[in-house]
Amino acid sequence: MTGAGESVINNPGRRRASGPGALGLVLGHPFDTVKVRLQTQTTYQGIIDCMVKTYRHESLLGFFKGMSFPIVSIAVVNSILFGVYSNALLVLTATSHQERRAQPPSYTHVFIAGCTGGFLQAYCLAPFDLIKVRLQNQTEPRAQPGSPPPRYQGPVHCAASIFQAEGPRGLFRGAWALTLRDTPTLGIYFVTYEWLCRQSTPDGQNPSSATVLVAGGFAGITSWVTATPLDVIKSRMQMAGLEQRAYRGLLDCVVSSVRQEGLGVFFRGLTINSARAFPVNAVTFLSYEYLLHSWG
Ligand SMILES: CN(C)C(=N)NCCC[C@H](N)C(=O)O
Repeated sequence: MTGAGESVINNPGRRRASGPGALGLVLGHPFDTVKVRLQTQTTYQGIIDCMVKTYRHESLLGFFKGMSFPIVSIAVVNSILFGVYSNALLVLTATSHQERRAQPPSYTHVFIAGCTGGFLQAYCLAPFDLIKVRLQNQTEPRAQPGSPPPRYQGPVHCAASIFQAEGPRGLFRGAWALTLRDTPTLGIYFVTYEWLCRQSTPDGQNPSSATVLVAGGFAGITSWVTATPLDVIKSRMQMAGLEQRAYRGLLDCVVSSVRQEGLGVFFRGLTINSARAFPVNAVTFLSYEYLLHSWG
């Protein structure tokens, strides 16, 4: 890693941080599992209660359910997100990566490019996210002999049984809510990042590693705070059709959730998600800046 003062960008010779996105994801996955359970199940009183019950019932492994697919998909989804963002900025501002520091794009262009990336990555993410949420919500303990097996034996079996039961469209359950969640919030994600970087970097210079990490972390938190209400709805749409009744659509899910649990339902999992979002996105932006400039 580079020293805080040095800029990550001007040290192309530094060893490439291998798979930081995946590392961030592994560390963040237990938080994500607790978030999903708080959002879709009413049996937990809160974060600690969910953690204690999960650990008691399913041991430490319970926190890592549904992780294998996101490990694979996060690299693809992030490269689509950042690739589309970068190229959309190129099209909008007609400046190359190198010129970007000298002629920074307007926040409007950053927002539009971020929304474009958010929209396109959402559809690629949808099937992977559905399978992750379905597996994370399997609260059976490790299969003991004689105990009924969980509904899904793993990510591939989960995908196959959804496909068999509902056809290809079944794999896109909740995709509309996911797209509505990600499109505006990823515009916010990149605007927050760019704004924070520029606040602490002299004009025309590249941000230091420390700046990139802090700006990326707060971009993650800001975007997840604005994404949480639709994140709750998305998770519920993805779980609908199993035990609890299927909703007649996104609006029905919103109305019945508010009716049953009040407006607070929209902020389920916000705290734990924000705690997770800082390190995960700090690392994500650091590797993005690194790749951008080692390719630049
Ligand atoms: C608010 N949203 C949906 C986002 N910021 N998405 C992009 C970053 C997602 C990152 N891999 C993470 O898991 O936080």
